Amino acid sequence: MQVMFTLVRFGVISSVSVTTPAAGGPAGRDAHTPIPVETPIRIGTRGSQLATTQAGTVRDALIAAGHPAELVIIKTAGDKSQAPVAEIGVGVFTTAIRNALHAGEVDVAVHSYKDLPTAPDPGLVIAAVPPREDPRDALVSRGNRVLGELPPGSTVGTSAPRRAAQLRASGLGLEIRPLRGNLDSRLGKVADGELDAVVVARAGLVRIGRAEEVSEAFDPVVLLPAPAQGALAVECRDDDARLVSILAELDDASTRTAIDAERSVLAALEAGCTAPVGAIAEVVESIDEDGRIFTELSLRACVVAEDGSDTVRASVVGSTDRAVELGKEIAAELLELGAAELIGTR
Ligand SMILES: NCc1[nH]cc(CCC(=O)O)c1CC(=O)O
Repeated sequence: MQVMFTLVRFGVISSVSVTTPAAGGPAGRDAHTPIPVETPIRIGTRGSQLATTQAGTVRDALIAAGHPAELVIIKTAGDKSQAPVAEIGVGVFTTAIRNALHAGEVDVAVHSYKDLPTAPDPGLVIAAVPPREDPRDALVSRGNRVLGELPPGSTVGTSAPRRAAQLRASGLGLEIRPLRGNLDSRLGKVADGELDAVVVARAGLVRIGRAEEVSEAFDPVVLLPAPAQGALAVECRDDDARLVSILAELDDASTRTAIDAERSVLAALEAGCTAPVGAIAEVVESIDEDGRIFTELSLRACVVAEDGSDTVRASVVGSTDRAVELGKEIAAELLELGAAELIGTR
């Protein structure tokens, strides 16, 4: 028997068809067999407000699709230490959650995609990349000033070498200060006067409901975001076929294509999430000679010397099914322009 119903997810209405076994068939139940209560899908997440909000959107989407789900909070190395991420190492926010997934302590992991190392984790699969939030970096400043209004010597907090390098390259004479901790404590440093401004991912502020505190959202020409910024990776064990197909419902093809291209740049440069590498890809509409509209992938990337003294940039537009290849092409172009030397610059 075919049953059609409609499910609302992330504002998109999609039809799903479910085949139920015919009554009395092999999987049929008589009146005495209790209907089994589905055990909740356990979603592993960090405990920060941002992380639980992000994982909460996945939990809510699963529940809306008829699958009970709950959050399981996991402490990561990144939560236990306030040291710069560049010192604690790659995967500080994700390794403990992935280990819980491998160990069967949780069924799903939700990560900020940009925190994931580029190397795949054997046995795990990114089963869904939900629609991306705003990928841009944002300035939150005292007095609600935009970057160009900050006088030379203004203190700007960020510990991402990519942001620090691009801010130094702006030539505004800003004092870049290290910044770690959760979003709330970062914003608190502006409110209490310790810093004149901070730069954070706008996506994080949107997700925790504080987008109105943004003084300026940077055009990627000014500040190119981190590869995969604003996107989530929803991961499960690759042998869990049932979950792989349930989670696939949450996948957004355009976001996945863009992230594949951006992370391919990072992988080909053999750089990690703390490298001064920016990349942004967008699925854009183009028109062919016959006036037909088709979609293409636009990709821009840069590598900046940490002291801001030099920047190399490259961009390309190509077929959406060549996302990974386009990323490799851009990386090769950046390397030709001297990217390896800039990544090595300290
Ligand atoms: N490295 C920490 C981190 N990982 C993901 C986000 C924000 C959300 C996102 O980029 O998707 C942040 C904070 C920040 O960069 O300001």
